[in-house]
Amino acid sequence: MGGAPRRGAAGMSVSVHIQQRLGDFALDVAFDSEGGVTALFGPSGSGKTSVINAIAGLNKPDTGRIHLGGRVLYDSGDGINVPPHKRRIGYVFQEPRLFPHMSVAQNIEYGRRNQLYSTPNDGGLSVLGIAHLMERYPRDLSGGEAQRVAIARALTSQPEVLLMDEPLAALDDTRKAEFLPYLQAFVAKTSIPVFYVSHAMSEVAQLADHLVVMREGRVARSGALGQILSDPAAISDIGVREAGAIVTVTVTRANDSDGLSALATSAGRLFLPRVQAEDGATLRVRIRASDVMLSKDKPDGLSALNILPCTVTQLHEGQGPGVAVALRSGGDTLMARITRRSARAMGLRAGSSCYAVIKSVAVAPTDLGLRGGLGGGLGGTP
Ligand SMILES: Nc1ncnc2c1ncn2[C@@H]1O[C@H](COP(=O)(O)OP(=O)(O)OP(=O)(O)O)[C@@H](O)[C@H]1O
Repeated sequence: MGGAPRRGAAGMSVSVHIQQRLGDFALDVAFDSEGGVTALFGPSGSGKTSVINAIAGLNKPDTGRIHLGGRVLYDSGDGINVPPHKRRIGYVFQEPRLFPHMSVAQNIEYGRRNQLYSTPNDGGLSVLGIAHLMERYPRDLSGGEAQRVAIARALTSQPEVLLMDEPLAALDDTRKAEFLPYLQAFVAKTSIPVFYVSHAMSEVAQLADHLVVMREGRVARSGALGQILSDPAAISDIGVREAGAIVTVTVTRANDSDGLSALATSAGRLFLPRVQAEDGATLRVRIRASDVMLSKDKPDGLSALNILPCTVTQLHEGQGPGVAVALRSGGDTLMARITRRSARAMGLRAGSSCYAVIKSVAVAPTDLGLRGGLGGGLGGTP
């Protein structure tokens, strides 16, 4: 995915190849990831939690292996099954699960008490913004604050991998919006590989480096997030409404006039509803395929502000009347979903030149992800 900075965790490879029967459900999963944030994405019941429970050692697969960096956590062939407390894993659940009778400081201290190891790295703790919450009790925390404390507590055991199972699922939209910038800053900073379970593509697109798409206990797709999201053939696994590429942008003027921000892409300028980021910050922007129109000629007199020159790389026809058009735009990839009829009328084929037209207000704050640097985040009103 374009120029997104690599983090320290990249290179801590993770390999999960497991089979397990759970009642009527058959889990048969194989994927490898280079570390960073690996998202497990899929509908309810597709097996995401079962996979991270196997990594945590809470589920014992029937067969297979789980490797984390150079460590073998489980290998049925060699009879290796490291017990959960020796796996050095931090787990953040949907609910913060803090002890109600302990202050924030005591909750965190509880995590630290079991600490067997020490590393000089704070693991990303400093960006969680919890210093002023230490004396409070869980009942006096918002849902988002409690989740920030839950992450801090998971970090104090110096985990080698952090498992997050839908940490936003129990938050309402306001709390989600409040918590997400912290989560983004955390994953941008931490050097610990993170497994992030979610059925919400907007979260995954903001946070993940590697995407594992789960379906009915199996891996439908696994690969770099940007590559999968911009692959028209992946639409059937991602969902038509969610499909769309991620573009890496640099903020040129965060506070441009009339509530917009000016952003530079490799192919030209984008204007989006104001982003809460510094000038010069690097962000990732998800542009849904259904929000991109195509024109053979450069449009003139159009209300849309964002017009990027593109070359068609691939057309992918689905079952219905739509066609997904993969586009190269400078160094970035875009995707447009238009009707077959339009594609035919425009004579589009691989190699065709055209213009992508993106409506500014179509890109919501939840389509923006923080990349590199701290102190930025989401914002703006669509
Ligand atoms: N111990 C078990 N015994 C029987 N069935 C199980 C067991 N654990 C999980 N399952 C079944 O395995 C399937 C996958 O569950 P899992 O929780 O891994 O899915 P998920 O993708 O995380 O879903 P959700 O988002 O709803 O949590 C479900 O049908 C579930 O009922």
